[in-house]
Amino acid sequence: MRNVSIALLGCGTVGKGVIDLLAMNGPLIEEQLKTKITIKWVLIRDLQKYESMDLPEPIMLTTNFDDIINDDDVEIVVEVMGSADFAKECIEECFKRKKSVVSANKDLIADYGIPLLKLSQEHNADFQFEASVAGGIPIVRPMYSSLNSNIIEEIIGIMNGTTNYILSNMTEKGMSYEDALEEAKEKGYAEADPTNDVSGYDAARKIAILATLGFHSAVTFNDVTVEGIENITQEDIRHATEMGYVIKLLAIARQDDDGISLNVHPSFIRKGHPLANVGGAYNAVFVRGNCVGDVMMYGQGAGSLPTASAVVSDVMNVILHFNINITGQREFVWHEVKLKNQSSICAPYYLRMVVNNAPGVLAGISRVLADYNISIRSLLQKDETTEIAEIVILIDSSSDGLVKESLQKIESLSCVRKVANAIRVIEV
Ligand SMILES: NC(=O)C1=CN([C@@H]2O[C@H](COP(=O)(O)OP(=O)(O)OC[C@H]3O[C@@H](n4cnc5c(N)ncnc54)[C@H](OP(=O)(O)O)[C@@H]3O)[C@@H](O)[C@H]2O)C=CC1
Ligand SMILES: N[C@@H](CC=O)C(=O)O
Repeated sequence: MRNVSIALLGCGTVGKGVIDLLAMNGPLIEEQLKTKITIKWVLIRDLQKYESMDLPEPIMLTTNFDDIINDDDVEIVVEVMGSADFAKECIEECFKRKKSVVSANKDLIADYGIPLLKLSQEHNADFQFEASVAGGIPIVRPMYSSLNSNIIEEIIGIMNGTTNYILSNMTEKGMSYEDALEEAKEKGYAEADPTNDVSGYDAARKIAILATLGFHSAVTFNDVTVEGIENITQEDIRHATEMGYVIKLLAIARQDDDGISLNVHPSFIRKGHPLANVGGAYNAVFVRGNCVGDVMMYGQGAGSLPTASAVVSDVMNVILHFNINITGQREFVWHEVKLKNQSSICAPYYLRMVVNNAPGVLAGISRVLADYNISIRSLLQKDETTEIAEIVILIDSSSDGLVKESLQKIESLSCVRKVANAIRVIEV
């Protein structure tokens, strides 16, 4: 039987998952590929930290990337370190030496995916990155192959397991934000720096990757307007529940004749909508194509084995391409990116305001909204016994620009202490 030697760069949550998966499913994989996959090297930073780890034969640990790049036996390098600069250098070096690469590194791919794809093609190497979006869910390959007969109009989804885990636990168990984040870290869902998760940057990178492939446009992370979940409080969650909604961090990419819009933000979605029922670290991605209509994919978006499932399937895909002697690569064509003006994007909004508990406050706020032609859909007024009260308003669909201007005006009213939150309602 043919043997293909691979090397892992990194041995954390995902790297360890790859080792475990190959140990568990090796026989099935060998049967399908008529090829044995052997992990020859694992690149780590600190030998002491990993020397007590029980690694299957014949894995060798190294702290020196040269051991891997100079080993002609190694045909595929699996990059599961994270971060951008060092990982990019390693991947470029692999392509130059005609080694194919599988990576789960969305930080890198969202910024340098296209130049790296081009470099891999120049050197006749393969580059696969299924795990970079939504962990174990097959979405990257479907986006550029199974759905490529369509004009993709919309991609919308829950693409970050950590924030979904936090919001689900805050909603269902009344857990605090901090405790839920701690649990997400322990379970291996969160990034090394969880700021990337909670601030929405991780989801922004994923939507940039999917939009690039789906819209054939070279968008990057910087084209995404991002807001995280740091400002979501138990009050917002309670109000959402009372009004028949749940709060989810959504990544949304849309394209029409006016251009492309890319947003990540906490969103109100109606209970009963399929996305509202995506709990824990699960992810779900909706894609709307002009011919296929709506397609939804659901599964584990983070974690050791689910992510390793996507990584190893990429390795198998590379090997299948070896065996029929093609790289599986094609010349992608990218359209010029035309971004929509963010302030023209329209949606209904949930607004929570802390105000003085005095007569006339609501009338004042309503007058400002009316001045901007914004109509109130529903209203909750919490009559506190103290001197402070809370007003919760759902407004009808209005443009981002108008909502921002009206909120500034409302905040300047002497009876309004602060606009505590403004969250888009997504009606999909
Ligand atoms: N965790 C998940 O659920 C998912 C993760 N991903 C992506 O997969 C990648 C890996 O994630 P994950 O396994 O969770 O991360 P971890 O932080 O758990 O593991 C990263 C590993 O890479 C090692 N590493 C980092 N820098 C270097 C370096 N310069 N040289 C050698 N080794 C290095 C770390 O070593 P050390 O132990 O010394 O820190 C650690 O072993 C990231 O790009 C992440 O975004 C994608 C989908 C899901
Ligand atoms: N930190 C990420 C891991 C997978 O991409 C997440 O929480 O989704």
